[in-house]
Amino acid sequence: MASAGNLQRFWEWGKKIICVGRNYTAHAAELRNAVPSEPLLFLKPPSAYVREGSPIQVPYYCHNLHHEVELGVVIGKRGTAIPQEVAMQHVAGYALCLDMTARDAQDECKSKGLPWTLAKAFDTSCPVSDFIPKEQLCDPGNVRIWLKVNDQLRQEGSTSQMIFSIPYLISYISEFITLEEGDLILTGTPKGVSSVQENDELEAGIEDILKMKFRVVRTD
Ligand SMILES: CC(=O)CC(=O)C(=O)O
Ligand SMILES: [Mg+2]
Repeated sequence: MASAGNLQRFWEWGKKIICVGRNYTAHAAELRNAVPSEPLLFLKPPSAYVREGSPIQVPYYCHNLHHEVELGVVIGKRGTAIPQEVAMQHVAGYALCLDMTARDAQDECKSKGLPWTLAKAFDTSCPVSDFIPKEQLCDPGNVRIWLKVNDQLRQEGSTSQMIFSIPYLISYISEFITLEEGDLILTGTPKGVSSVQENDELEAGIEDILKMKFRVVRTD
């Protein structure tokens, strides 16, 4: 049961998943996207969560599913228009997350000027690790995150490469969307995104603090 102060299983709280796009210059460049002058935001529903032991499902309309490894920030205290100076007081902890993206659907939405919902918010589009209490990640602004597909390293980057820092993101987002206990912010992906196929095994980690594994399945 979700209860205040116990965010160990934050994914069961049914709260918002707020994602930041193009927050690493090298990733914006690899997809030939402009570097944003302010954070680019989109949402996933809580039904996007999937935990280790269950697979990532490729949506039937997708033929180019990409992995994006990201540091997730778990909110522990409600706030609106949070000043940057106190933003970290609203953080309960962290999680390693994948922002699974139907890149073909996203390209089509982009070309038609449509929202990215079907590209980003489908069931199992947010694989998530165990909760990492704040005290275990001393410097979230400088940790190495990585992802392997079938044991081959595809993504590796440091959160120090983010364009917009975690305090800036919390402050910026909370100007428009009240942040609540159990909300999760996905802070963007470093370079190296690539396609995954049915039966691939994805392994991702934060330094040697935590690792998680997921298998990809097609259901159509
Ligand atoms: C181009 C994207 O899909 C943006 C995104 O999600 C990111 O992490 O960057
Ligand atoms: Mg992303």
